[in-house]
Amino acid sequence: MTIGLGSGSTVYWLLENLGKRVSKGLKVKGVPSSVKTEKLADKFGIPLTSFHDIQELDLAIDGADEVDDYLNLIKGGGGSLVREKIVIEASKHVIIIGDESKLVKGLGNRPLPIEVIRFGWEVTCRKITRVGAECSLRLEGSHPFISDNGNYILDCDFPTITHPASLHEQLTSLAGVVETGLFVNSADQVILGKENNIRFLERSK
Ligand SMILES: O=C[C@H](O)[C@H](O)[C@H](O)COP(=O)(O)O
Repeated sequence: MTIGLGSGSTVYWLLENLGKRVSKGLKVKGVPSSVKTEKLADKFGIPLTSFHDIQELDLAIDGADEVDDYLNLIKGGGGSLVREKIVIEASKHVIIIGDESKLVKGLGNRPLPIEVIRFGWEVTCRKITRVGAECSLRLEGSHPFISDNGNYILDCDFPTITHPASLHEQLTSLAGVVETGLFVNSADQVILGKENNIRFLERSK
């Protein structure tokens, strides 16, 4: 089986446990969605492959920053949204994992991450502001955060996002925008850990 390996602190636990099962004989190959995940997969002994060798993945498992009732997602809190979206779009089945704090009534409680190319990011930022957000350049210490793809991330505070698909389209039509953290029609299942049990959400077909 081939598995798309997401990114983030929730996925850390997936990788650790997948590594344990691999050491007991589970046969899987993973495609990592970030440099951090690649390093963790190596550490936990998960065999890796790449899109050079395979066309699609059987399954992707990833985290999310926000999930709404329709299984729309905001992702990219860790800055890995572009590779995550590529991995998810190449997967036959997508499972999102998190704790119940990720479930929201409407997307947009937290800023939407948008990856932009560095050149002219100020112009791109002003254009996104005109779409209706307050944007700030993500920093790491006193320097701009640089994604695995060498780009900047703008954290864009929108009022509640009621039409994620059209907002995503509007934003990706702007020059300089590489990808947004809005994932619409991506998740097939969402598994949220609660204190003593789990909540399971499934996309209606
Ligand atoms: O860029 C990061 C990813 O989209 C993560 O999957 C997301 O931010 C959730 O991360 P965490 O599991 O750490 O809350």
